[in-house]
Amino acid sequence: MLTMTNVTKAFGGVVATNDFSAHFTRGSLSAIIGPNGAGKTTLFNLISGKLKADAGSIVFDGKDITRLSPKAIVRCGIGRAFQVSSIFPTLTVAESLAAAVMAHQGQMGSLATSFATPRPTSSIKQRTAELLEMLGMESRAYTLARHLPHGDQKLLDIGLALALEPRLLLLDEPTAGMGPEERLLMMERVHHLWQRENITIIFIEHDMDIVFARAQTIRVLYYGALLAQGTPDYIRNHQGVIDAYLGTGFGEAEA
Ligand SMILES: Nc1ncnc2c1ncn2[C@@H]1O[C@H](COP(=O)(O)OP(=O)(O)OP(=O)(O)O)[C@@H](O)[C@H]1O
Repeated sequence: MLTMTNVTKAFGGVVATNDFSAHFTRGSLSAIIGPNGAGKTTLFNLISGKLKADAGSIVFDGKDITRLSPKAIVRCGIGRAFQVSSIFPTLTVAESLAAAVMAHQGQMGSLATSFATPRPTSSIKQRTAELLEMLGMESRAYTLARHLPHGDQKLLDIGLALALEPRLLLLDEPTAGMGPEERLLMMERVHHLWQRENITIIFIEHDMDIVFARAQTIRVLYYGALLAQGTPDYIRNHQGVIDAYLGTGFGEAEA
């Protein structure tokens, strides 16, 4: 599905992505972890086209997307929900989703321009209803996005990404800013979406309980390089990962 080969990106003297290679298989749910500044967000910026790699290649479903624009990459089927919510505060949940669906169906690539469309067609209404159901947000349909609790704002943000019908969804810290219970609930929803929609998800997460409970594969970044990749059990017991990131006692606490 997504193959990154020897991808490197530097900012001045800082090598944020260092000769990174990985293959993300179709239908997988995998996590990217690592200390602050390890290059996790940079990796997402490279995949989504916000940043261009200095070297290496990124191939998605057989197509080289290394040099494509963010809009072209969305059209290829890669969606992204952000660490900081990008919702429209003055729109309701249903209006926000409808705007995203309109942008997608019109292939305009920009949510802002979709407001020029006066009335949603029945296919847009139907897709909006599907998304509301998918997110479990039917009861929030007429709530202004700015009045949503933080967790639901993050969920709506994921909904906006899903409106673009991605085959690969990138989630940058889906549980950021949430309390422990809300985090678990959020990841349950993400897990449910993943199972139900049969999409491929890569998520960045700092909460190790969530990562080890939900990810099938974990990739550990350290100073921009891939330190280790494998199943939760493999990563939990990887001495290099314990030394660099997890710390001693993590495995015992989890066991
Ligand atoms: N646009 C930029 N200009 C200059 N340096 C940058 C830029 N973006 C990232 N960096 C640097 O690249 C390195 C990796 O940053 P990145 O944000 O990818 O790390 P991260 O693992 O996502 O961190 P965090 O966990 O804190 O979100 C850091 O040293 C950061 O300061």
